[in-house]
Amino acid sequence: MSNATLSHAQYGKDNVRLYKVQRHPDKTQSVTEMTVCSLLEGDIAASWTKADNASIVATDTQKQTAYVMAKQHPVNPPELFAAILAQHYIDTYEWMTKAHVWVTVHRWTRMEVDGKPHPHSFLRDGEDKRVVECTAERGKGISIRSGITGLLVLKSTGSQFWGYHKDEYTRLPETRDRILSTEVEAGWNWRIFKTLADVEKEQGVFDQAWTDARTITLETFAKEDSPSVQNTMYLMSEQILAKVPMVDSVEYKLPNKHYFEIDLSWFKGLKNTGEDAEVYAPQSDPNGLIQCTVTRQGSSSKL
Ligand SMILES: O=c1[nH]c(=O)c2[nH]c(=O)[nH]c2[nH]1
Repeated sequence: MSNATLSHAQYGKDNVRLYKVQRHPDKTQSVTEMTVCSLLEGDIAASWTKADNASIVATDTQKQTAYVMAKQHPVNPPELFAAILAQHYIDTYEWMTKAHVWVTVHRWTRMEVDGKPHPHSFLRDGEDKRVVECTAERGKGISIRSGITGLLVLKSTGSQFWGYHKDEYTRLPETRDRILSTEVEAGWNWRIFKTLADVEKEQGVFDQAWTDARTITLETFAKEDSPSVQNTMYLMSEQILAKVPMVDSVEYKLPNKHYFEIDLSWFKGLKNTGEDAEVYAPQSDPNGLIQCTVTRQGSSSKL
């Protein structure tokens, strides 16, 4: 006998891609494309430790369930769909204690053709994704984290970085004018929902919060004369907390995608540094990585 114990186990189906069309009475159509992951936890250890699969809801069954739930229920807002799917698992399988459902929504924005919204044609107008992470836990409720990933932004001025700690390892010169570029990963945690009915009742808040968070992120990035990525992300988080009362905490994870000046003075004395800098070298790596969580006082939203 070994003295090993299975201290954590969860399993499910990842990267389930699905698409749903809505055909409206006026002959227009709307579409949603998403990628879904479901992961289950509960009294399932025997599958790992005793080769007994009796408690295992096959990952293929989880894929089929995602399709059936998408057929039978709304897929929008994605927070509601994630909650419906997660709650389904703990309602249907009494030995499952927790269901995690992650949804990634891919942009299909309606085309404008001849100056009018087209009834059934769409374009991918950005690689940023709307994401949802939902956990339904038996006896506890439903936790939801909404977010944005992959929103790539750059400003060519209006960013500074100076006043930082300096010692013998420091080489970075201070700057009052630099390029700032990042790929935004933002998340906001909703206060715990007691039941699925609670999520259904509040479903109107999710699309508005996503629109507000995206707008706040873009407008703050553009408008602020940024003293640091740190300060900029804090201002974004504060505004989201102020705008969305049901959100308890906001998280940002921002890579600092550097653009280096290139000294071209070796070529006929070309001036390409400081105020004369025009041609830069974008860096793939390494990158800064700046993260924060900003919490409303006295709240907790994670299961
Ligand atoms: O906004 C910034 N924050 C930092 O912590 C940092 N460090 C660095 O080298 N450049 C920057 N920029």
